Amino acid sequence: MAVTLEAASVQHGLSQEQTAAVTASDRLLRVDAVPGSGKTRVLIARIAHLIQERGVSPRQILAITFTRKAAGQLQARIAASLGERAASQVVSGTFHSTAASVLRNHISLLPSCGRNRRFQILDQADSIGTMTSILKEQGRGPLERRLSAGNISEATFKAALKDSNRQAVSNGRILQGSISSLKGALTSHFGLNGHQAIKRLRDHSVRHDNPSLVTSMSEEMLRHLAGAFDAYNQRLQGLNQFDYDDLMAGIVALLTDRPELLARYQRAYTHVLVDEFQDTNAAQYNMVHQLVGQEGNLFVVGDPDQAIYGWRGANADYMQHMLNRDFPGLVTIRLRDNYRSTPQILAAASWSLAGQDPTKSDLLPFHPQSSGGLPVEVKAAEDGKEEAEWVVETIQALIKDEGYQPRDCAVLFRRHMQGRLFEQAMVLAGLPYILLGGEPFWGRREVKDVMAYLNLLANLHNNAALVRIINMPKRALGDKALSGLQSWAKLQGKSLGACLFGDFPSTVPSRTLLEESLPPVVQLMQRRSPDRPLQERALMELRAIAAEQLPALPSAKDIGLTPAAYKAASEFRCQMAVIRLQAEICEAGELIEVVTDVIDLEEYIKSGTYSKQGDPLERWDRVRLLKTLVKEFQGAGSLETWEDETLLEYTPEPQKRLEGMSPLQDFVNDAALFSPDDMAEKRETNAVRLCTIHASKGLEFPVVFVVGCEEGNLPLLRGNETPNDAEVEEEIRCAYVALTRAEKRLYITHAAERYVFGVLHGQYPSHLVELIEASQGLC
Ligand SMILES: Nc1ncnc2c1ncn2[C@@H]1O[C@H](COP(=O)(O)OP(=O)(O)OP(=O)(O)O)[C@@H](O)[C@H]1O
Repeated sequence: MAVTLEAASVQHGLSQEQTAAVTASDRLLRVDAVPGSGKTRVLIARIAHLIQERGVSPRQILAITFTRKAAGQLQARIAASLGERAASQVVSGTFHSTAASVLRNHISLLPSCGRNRRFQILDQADSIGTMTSILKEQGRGPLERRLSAGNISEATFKAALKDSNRQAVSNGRILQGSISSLKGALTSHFGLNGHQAIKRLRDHSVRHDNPSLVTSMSEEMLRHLAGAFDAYNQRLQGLNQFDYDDLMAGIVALLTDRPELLARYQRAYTHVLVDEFQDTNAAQYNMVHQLVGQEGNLFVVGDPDQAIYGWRGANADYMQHMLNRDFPGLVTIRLRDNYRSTPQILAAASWSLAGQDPTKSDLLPFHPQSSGGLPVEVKAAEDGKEEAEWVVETIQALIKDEGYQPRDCAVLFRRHMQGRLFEQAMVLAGLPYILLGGEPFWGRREVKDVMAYLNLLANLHNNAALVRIINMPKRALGDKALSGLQSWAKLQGKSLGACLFGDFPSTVPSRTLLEESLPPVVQLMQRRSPDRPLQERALMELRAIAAEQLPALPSAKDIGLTPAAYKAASEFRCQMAVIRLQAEICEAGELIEVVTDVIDLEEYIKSGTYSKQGDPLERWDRVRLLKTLVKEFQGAGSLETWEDETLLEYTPEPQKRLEGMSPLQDFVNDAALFSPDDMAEKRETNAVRLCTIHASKGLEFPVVFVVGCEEGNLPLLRGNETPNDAEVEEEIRCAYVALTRAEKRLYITHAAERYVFGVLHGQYPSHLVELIEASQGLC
């Protein structure tokens, strides 16, 4: 088929070098591109080109992006250029969402993972939470035994328990991180216990002379890790849950163990395109390698100089070297034109990356596409406070004198905690701002709490969700009551959810019966009547039905509760039962309203009882935004694209929605796949962006302040450890990412002293400052 270069470049506004990448006829292509060279534009134009010029069916295209947000943008831009129909047929998603879809369809072919197709997905915070609660339980058991044997007093027990819980919180994060690294380093960990997993990795490290996590640990630490690995995996398996590492290991194992399935996927998705390829880890690379196979088409885009996720297992080596090894004939196209920044900004960025005059290094040069521009400005401040004030004053001057808007400006810092001083300065100056990337929408406490209710409704055995909300809002079910309840559940050999709620609501009337028997109440609840007294009456009536249907609770003494806690537990059961009755009859979006109504969350948040920190109105706004997201999700539907006809023989019941999966379960699973980099904040707000460098990746701003450019801070030195070369290089790349976000104006600031964890430290300018000044001809 004739390839119309001009048509492609005109339609997508492509340059000559971009057009060459978009229209290249090679089967295996790697686009190695500098920042601001239009990688996203090229990827989208390539998809359009494949469909329009090469006659590839949109259904044969699998596009993998780094975040859900990027996948959404990709869909929107394909829709704009090729129409909604084509856009909806192209399969796009992140590595995790793609893996989850494949696993859900074919999980029965991977019995070693011990899950069924209704598995739930734990996001990173919940994975850490699970590890922490295991450690808390492990710490509590021996203490309880000593207390009941009369070896320690109640007061000693309480103090020791507090201590043990505190340790569990810090160790939970560390251990989950180690388990994640261990899983990430193995091709598949399913069917292995902790000792076997460690041994396998150790043998591999020795054989390949490649130091890894396990080679640097003492025997005692390894024993500890092996035990935690087993307890954590057993817990997840028992609850039919996967963490992110399991998803990737699962798909790799599935495609490896089932060549016939792999062959079908290879035939179904003949064109695989991957964005931000420099950030892939072992399992992700493996997945791409398998899917493309010997005959598939591969198009990867990335920039090894922007690889900043080594700390979570990513390795630019896959892009730079492994592709050559595994895909003979791979063709590399380089994009060097930068459309974003002034020549001065690009000079600053390339000097800091090269560590010297870049013309004397082997760094590939930028080709700036703009001319003019002002030199990069460096500000030396006395301390952190003065630095923040100077940034705010400069932004105010840029707005007043040069017509910039607050939204044009971004303040980028290496560490999240640096944002606080800037927030304060912005508040004092009355300058609107939003904090990006610090605490992502999905990590917000109120969002997590409401999601925990939904998670529990989707799976009443989900202990992490139950523990999270049993005392939210406060209902006299604190730590002590919870531990009493958990001991009771343990004695029963069931999950706490099963003990509290029994089989409810399978024992209650079906939806139809409910609607028939209680039409006024149900209709009222469904319409979400604004009439408060009427709603309260409806709730009371539902409560009465729920109370009737719930299995009886043993006496307070039998379940280890005080009378007050027993009353609270009974009330909690009733509230959950009311919500679960409603879950039978309303959409997932409405269910959030039911949850918030039944627990009266609006009042709880707005009264300030929920939290003394943060703005209660903003918290409530986020809960409302969550409702919108659920409603949007209901309109979307993401799994069916994978249920391609050629694959149906592997799905016993080819339905739009998988058997047994309610819309609610679909939603809670999908929500777990949002990465911390996916921000649901309103992007159009006219406010200054305060942002960690990691969260700024892929973004661009007319005016950028890169702050805190001091030795040990940017590049960052963690603790007192001596960093290895790879860590130092990654930190330099981090600074490079920050500098290359700027379009027109770039400011670098550093302070002579600043508080770090409450202690005032003298600071030295980062060596990058000198390089940046040299790049501007100032030295
Ligand atoms: N051919 C072009 N002509 C004019 N502007 C372009 C062209 N290609 C890209 N741009 C613009 O250049 C800017 C950078 O593009 P984009 O954000 O896609 O770059 P990128 O390669 O993904 O950058 P980074 O890796 O730094 O995130 C955008 O504002 C984009 O609209």
